[in-house]
Amino acid sequence: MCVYVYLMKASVIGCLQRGSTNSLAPCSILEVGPSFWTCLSPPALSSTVEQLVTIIQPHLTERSRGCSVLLVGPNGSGKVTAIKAACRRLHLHLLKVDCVTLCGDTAAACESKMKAVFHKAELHHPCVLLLRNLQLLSQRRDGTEMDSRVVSALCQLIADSHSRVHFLWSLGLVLYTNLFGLLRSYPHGASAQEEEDLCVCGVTIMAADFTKALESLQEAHSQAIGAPKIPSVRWQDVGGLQHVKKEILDTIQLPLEHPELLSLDLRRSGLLLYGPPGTGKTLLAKAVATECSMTFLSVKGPEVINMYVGQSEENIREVFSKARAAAPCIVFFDELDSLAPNRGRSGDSGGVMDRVVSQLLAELDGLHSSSDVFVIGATNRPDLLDHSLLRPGRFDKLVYVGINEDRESQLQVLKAIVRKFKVDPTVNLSDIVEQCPPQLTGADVYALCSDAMMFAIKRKILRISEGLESEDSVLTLCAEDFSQALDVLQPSVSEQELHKYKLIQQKFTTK
Ligand SMILES: Nc1ncnc2c1ncn2[C@@H]1O[C@H](COP(=O)(O)OP(=O)(O)OP(=O)(O)O)[C@@H](O)[C@H]1O
Repeated sequence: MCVYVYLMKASVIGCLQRGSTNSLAPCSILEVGPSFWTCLSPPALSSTVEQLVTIIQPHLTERSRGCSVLLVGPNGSGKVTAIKAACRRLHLHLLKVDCVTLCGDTAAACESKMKAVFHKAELHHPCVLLLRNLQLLSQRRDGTEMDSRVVSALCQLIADSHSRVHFLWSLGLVLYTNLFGLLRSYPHGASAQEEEDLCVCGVTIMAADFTKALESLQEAHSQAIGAPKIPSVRWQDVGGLQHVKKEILDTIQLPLEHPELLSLDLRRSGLLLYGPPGTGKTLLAKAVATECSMTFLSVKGPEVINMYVGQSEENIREVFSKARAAAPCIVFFDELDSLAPNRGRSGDSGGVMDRVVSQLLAELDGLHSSSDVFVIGATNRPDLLDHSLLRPGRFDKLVYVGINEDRESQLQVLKAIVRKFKVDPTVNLSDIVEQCPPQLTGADVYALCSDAMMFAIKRKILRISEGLESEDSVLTLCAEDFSQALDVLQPSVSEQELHKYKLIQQKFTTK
């Protein structure tokens, strides 16, 4: 903005004209956009704005050489909104520059772009130069290390700046903007004008809408950081396995409901489920987490192993610290044998696995002091595990999760699984079970149902093409679909394999 000032001397007839000079910018009353965000004190950001004003204001004198502020906060938390409000309050010009536009192919190119920006800022003084995403300037193009030449050029430019330019970096550690404060401040704290702005599109925003939005925000956040959540598997989804359910509940639910057991040292923090694949070990662990309202952190053994020295141990530490942060939490280690094989036997160079086992043991031992983290391990081969894992206080409770060998338990599993499907009421589930092979895992029963579903879909497509059914009719599984699925059903665990698992079970129950 240019303001021309004319001085008139009464004694001299004439007019003196001075060169144009910059000055403070009057706060515009014709702001574009809803006033909710452009007011002088945006909700939940007012303390940040206040801090910025307090820092900058003393430097608005002729002799001051300006100041610099580092502003840090997550994306979208209102850093720029706060800066704009502070500038409006202090009547300062604002020059916004995203540092991505300053990066060049070489350090020299970057330096000259920075100089141009600083020069422009000086031309507009008194002014705030906002450098967004400052971290980009200090990185090399390949993102590997600090580009020291660019960093020192930047420091020099700040030091050399003789004008009243105030630098605001949108990264740093001085001020924090608070997104959750913003959400908390609304809807109860919104003024009539603010509400009007939000309702400008004619929709009334209710408190429930905010709760829902907050839930999805938290969900997205926990997904982004990989935080554990409470699963949605209920006991009814697990067919049979009554004795296993009871064992798990005794180990996990009892201490949760009776914390006094902890002081008696009667608490187990680890439980090992073992048995053939597909028998419902993961499902059980999820169901117990849901029923006890605990978060569930599933870790597959091989995922934790990393080729870099020390990284696998670090991964284990991270798993447990995530679990502690999300307590009460169940950590589920699937394929535990690949994570904790017998030490000294694994034959890995450098003893990575030995260190991983030691780290796991240290974390398990540490669980006694933290109350609400339980560990459930699952493996098909408990005989391959490092023996120290099975000592008291660690995975000291071993529970065999076997396959369904009697018709009654197969029926229970089938009933639990068909809850998710729409089955014709004429279908007799007991008849289906009678036609099944004698030994079936839960996963086999699930495969039977999904095959039946596939046959039902094919049948429906045929009927639609013949004009006998419409597309929006409900897909229902009928007896014919199940009998077709039974024809292709193959048990996943053979007789010999089952025999081997039983030998392992005997070995561990007689210990
Ligand atoms: N008892 C059961 N009741 C209902 N469904 C079951 C049961 N057991 C297994 N299933 C079905 O089989 C699927 C696979 O089971 P799950 O992954 O829990 O087996 P697992 O024992 O953990 O296998 P693995 O040892 O291979 O990890 C489940 O998602 C579920 O659909």
